[in-house]
Amino acid sequence: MEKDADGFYTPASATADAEPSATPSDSNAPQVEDDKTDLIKSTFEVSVTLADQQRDKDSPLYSVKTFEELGLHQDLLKGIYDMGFSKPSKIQERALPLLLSNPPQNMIGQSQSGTGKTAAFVLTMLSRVDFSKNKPQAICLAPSRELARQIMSVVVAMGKFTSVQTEYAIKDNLPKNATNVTAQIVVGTPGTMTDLIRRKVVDVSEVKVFVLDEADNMLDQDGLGEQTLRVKNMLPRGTQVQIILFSATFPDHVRNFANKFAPNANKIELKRNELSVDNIRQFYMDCRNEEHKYDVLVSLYHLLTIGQSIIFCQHRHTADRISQRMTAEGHKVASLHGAKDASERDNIIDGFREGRDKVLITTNVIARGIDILQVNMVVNYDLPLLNERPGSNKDDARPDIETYIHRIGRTGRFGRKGISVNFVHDKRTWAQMEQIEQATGKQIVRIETNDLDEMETQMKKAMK
Ligand SMILES: Nc1ncnc2c1ncn2[C@@H]1O[C@H](COP(=O)(O)OP(=O)(O)OP(=O)(O)O)[C@@H](O)[C@H]1O
Repeated sequence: MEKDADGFYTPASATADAEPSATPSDSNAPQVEDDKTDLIKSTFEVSVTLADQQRDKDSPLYSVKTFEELGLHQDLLKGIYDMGFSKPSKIQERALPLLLSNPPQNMIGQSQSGTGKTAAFVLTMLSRVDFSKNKPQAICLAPSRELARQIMSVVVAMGKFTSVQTEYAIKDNLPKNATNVTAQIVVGTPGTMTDLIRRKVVDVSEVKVFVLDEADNMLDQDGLGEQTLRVKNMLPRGTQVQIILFSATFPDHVRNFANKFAPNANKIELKRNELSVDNIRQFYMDCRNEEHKYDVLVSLYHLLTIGQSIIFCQHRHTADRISQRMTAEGHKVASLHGAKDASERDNIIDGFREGRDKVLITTNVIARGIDILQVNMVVNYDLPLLNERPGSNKDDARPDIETYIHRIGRTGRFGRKGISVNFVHDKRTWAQMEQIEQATGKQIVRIETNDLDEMETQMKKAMK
């Protein structure tokens, strides 16, 4: 395996091995002019620039190749073009030949947030399953029901011209007495998936593809690692299951486990200073204390609603408290966290996705993967912190760099502009923000809290 000029690892033989499954054709290609910078005039005050996402050679979205060259099945090509994709992004261009080659090989793939990882693994699942067999053949796990539902929407959209059948493995979705899932692709969260496999509702004997989205989170022993391993241990042994791990981040402590979990995998890796995209401008605001954070947030309300925005808090009770207070003061905001019940969570995220709500106050539950193109602002009301160990000194709390990268990645999707704003209010949060700045290698610029006009000007400039 060799590292190429860009620092990516690619086995020399892998691309050559790719076996086309359909005759290439361009008859379905959409009438999109790729070379033009595409300015989508938004109905909001600020226009969202769709800088031709794939033009800049250094951009993670750049690609010279076409989907045809990947030798995908006609029905899948149709699905891709129907979604408005004209060319593969860089991660898709690099990962797809490896993912689709035969015999199937494992993959550990890393690429910045919003660069199209989902399409890469969804296409792999769709091209490997046999639609004439009514049994699960590909399973995909994600850390939240919101993300599982979003992945499923991509499976359904991309598989629109196939006869694929799908099923969820998320809480409260299947009736208690459900038996025997016949869908070929099952997407869910690890707890429910384990339960359904154990109860033989999901028969995994024919599974050939196992995908972990947000894989570093799914494998982290402090998080979902144990449950994810349980699912893997129930998959058929002896036969080859292709294991696919994708994330924007793979911290060192998870990388070793990932290598064991997906042995002999092809790897696409990012360098430390490439972890986040440059189209997200990062700011911070000096607040005097906790109460002042609330006042500053309220003063930002107008800006928050120019497009859509997500406010991240460390705890559920903070999300509840500030959303109740803002609502009582006449502002329209929604709040979402893991303590709400399943149907309420679905309604809230759907309302936000459809633009009925413009401001979503939440916790880390949707820090990862959620793809809502209109989100042009993320506020870290509380900076993300690593889990505090019992008895540890609060002042020593370290920032959670990975969660930070994922949180700000909810904006700036696929080359769009976005801004993130961190609230700092004391020495400790200051120090934490400095650590984030150092770790990501990206500048975080100060914005005045007491000069609203200047603040608005700066922010609008960043969004243009
Ligand atoms: N080839 C393509 N052409 C145009 N748009 C694309 C293409 N591939 C993906 N997209 C769009 O880019 C957006 C981001 O893709 P996706 O959600 O897969 O990102 P991601 O890399 O999984 O991000 P995250 O790390 O945050 O999970 C989506 O809206 C998707 O529809």
